Amino acid sequence: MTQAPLLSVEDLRTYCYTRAGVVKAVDGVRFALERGDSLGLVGESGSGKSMTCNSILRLLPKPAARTVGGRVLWDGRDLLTLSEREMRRVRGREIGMILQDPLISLNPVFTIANQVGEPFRLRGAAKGRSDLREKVLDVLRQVHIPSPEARLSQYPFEFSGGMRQRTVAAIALAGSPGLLIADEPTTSLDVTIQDQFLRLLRELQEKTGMALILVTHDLGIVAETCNKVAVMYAGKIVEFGDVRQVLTSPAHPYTEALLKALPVPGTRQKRLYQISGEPPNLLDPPAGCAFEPRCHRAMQACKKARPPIKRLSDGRQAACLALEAGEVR
Ligand SMILES: Nc1ncnc2c1ncn2[C@@H]1O[C@H](COP(=O)(O)OP(=O)(O)OP(=O)(O)O)[C@@H](O)[C@H]1O
Repeated sequence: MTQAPLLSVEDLRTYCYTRAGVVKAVDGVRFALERGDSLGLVGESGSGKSMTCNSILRLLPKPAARTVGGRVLWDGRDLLTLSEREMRRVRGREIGMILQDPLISLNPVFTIANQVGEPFRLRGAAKGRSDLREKVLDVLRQVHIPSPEARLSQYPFEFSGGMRQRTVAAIALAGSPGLLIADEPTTSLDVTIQDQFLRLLRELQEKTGMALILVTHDLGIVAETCNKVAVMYAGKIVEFGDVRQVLTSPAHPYTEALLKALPVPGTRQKRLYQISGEPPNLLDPPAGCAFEPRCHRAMQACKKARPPIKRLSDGRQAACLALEAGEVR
């Protein structure tokens, strides 16, 4: 008997209801993760990466956005059918999260000890005050906060940006999650601190075996941090597969274009390749493949219907008619 995946997202649909009309921000997303997997979720701004994560966590902006279909299977349950109370238990304990700006996740009026201790208290994981203190110190050490004893009574404003994000990671870890969702966790950090933080995520993942979903614009970060990648375009995953496979020989023309737009390390390119054209207006998306107007492989048939995502012979998945017609690869 094959085991069910750790997380299985099936045909997820989340729409935003705006004055100008309905935006299909997440439009039939499906993927599965196993224990220990780290998935890089990439794509241009507005492609639906954050909305996908927020739909899984059920943290959508209300009343603007609503999940209207699909399933999010986690540990035998569909998260979309849980009560708000049950969902609060899942968030922070079973599924941890790290957002772009650590200040949003940290409470300015509570000490670091109090905030990092909260998940231990919630799940009754500490036997008394001194055990709780030891557990908080231990998790602060795991995220490499220097002199953690001296930091316990401090407040978030006394920490640097990198230390704040480490504290958010410590809070997530304190819940002992099976999955960590990190939505552009390094965007607010300096480049050198970014590297350290990503190294920390990898290290924690190796140690705990938790799975990771990492949202980023940066394919270089994905190459270094993840073993799987999902490329999103206009609310859909257009390519999904093993990182090495997808990044060394992309199947979808959009993935190919994203890779071409990457700066080459060690060179000083004056002008980076830019993907021509604009992402589609999601209020009025094209009837056919959403990438067709920008695609150098587009065929007449691409204008007619959005291609479904299909498994290719090498195991990865991609949504492209040119692939099916043998035009690509
Ligand atoms: N609160 C909101 N109200 C209306 N529409 C929204 C709202 N939040 C997001 N959207 C729309 O949903 C779509 C997907 O947004 P999302 O934030 O998921 O994109 P993203 O890929 O994470 O982009 P970025 O990389 O810029 O964070 C966008 O077209 C956006 O305009």
